[in-house]
Amino acid sequence: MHTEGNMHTKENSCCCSFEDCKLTTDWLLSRTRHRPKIAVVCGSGLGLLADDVTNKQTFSYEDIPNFPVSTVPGHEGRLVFGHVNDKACVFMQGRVHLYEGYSLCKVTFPVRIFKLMGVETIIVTNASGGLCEDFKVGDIMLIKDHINLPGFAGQHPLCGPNDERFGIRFPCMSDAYSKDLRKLAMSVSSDLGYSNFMREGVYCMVSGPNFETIAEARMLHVLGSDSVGMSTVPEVTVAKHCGLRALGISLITNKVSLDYSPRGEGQP
Ligand SMILES: O=P(O)(O)O[C@@H]1C[C@H](O)[C@@H](CO)O1
Ligand SMILES: Nc1nc2[nH]cnc2c(=O)[nH]1
Repeated sequence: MHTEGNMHTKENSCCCSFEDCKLTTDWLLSRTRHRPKIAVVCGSGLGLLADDVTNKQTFSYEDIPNFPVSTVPGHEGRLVFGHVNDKACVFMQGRVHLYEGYSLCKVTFPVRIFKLMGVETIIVTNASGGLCEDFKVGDIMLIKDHINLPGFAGQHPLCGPNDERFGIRFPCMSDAYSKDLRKLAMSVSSDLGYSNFMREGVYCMVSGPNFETIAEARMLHVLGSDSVGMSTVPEVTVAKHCGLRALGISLITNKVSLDYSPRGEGQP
C-alpha cells in the first residue's frame, strides 16, 4: 500500500501510542506529588488563569518527553500543577495548534496524559471570533456544541487504528460538553455578577492560520456557528473519547466581519 502523504494509514497512523502516553504519564507521576482531578487548557492570552494556583509545581513542555512545544506568542508552554480552592488541578499554560504543523494526534496528546494521570474533568478555553451578531468583544461563550470543520476533511485526532484502552471506535459526540458543568458555570457567573456578558453557543473549528474571508464567515454563520477559532474541538473530541467530562469556554476577542459594506479598505 502506498502511504506517503497520508498520515492516517495503518503504517503511519499514530505518533502517540498508548505506550508513548504511558511513558510521559509515568515521567510526570514520578516527578510530582500532585494528583490533579481537573485539567485546564489555557487558550491564547489566557495563561493568567493559572496565576492564582497555590502550591505550584511547573514543567516546561520542552522538558517533558513526547510533549508538543508551543510555538505561538501568548502560549507560555508549561504545565502548572497545584491547587485552586483546595481542588487539585493542572493547567496547560499554552497549547499547540494544527496550523503550527502538529498532527492532531500530537495536539491532543496532553489530554490523554491527563486521563492517565487520573484527571476526571477538563476545562478547555480559547480566544475566538464572534459570528453571532449579538455577541460583543469581551463576552464569554460557554460552548454547548461544536462543528469540526477539519474533521469533515479527514483531519481528525481519532483517525487511524482505535486503541480501546483509550475509548471506543465510534464515540458519541452529541453530549461532548457537559450540561451539568455548563449549568454550574452559568450559576457561578450569575453569583459573580457576570451574567451580562455570559453567552452560550456553537463553536466552529477551522484549521487557520488565516482568519476568515467574509464569504467563509457568512457560511459558518449560516451553518449555525456562533464563534470561530482554531482549537478546542480536537481536545474535547479526545476528552469525550476517553471519558473525561468537558467544559468549553470561549472568550470573544473580536467580531468577525459578515458584510462587505463598512470600514472598506482591502475588502472585495
Ligand atoms: O489557542 P486559541 O484557540 O485560544 O488561539 C486562538 C486561535 C489562534 O491560535 C489565535 C488567533 O488569534 O488565537
Ligand atoms: N478563525 C478564527 N480564529 C480566531 N481566534 C480569535 N479570533 C478569531 C477569528 O476571528 N477567527
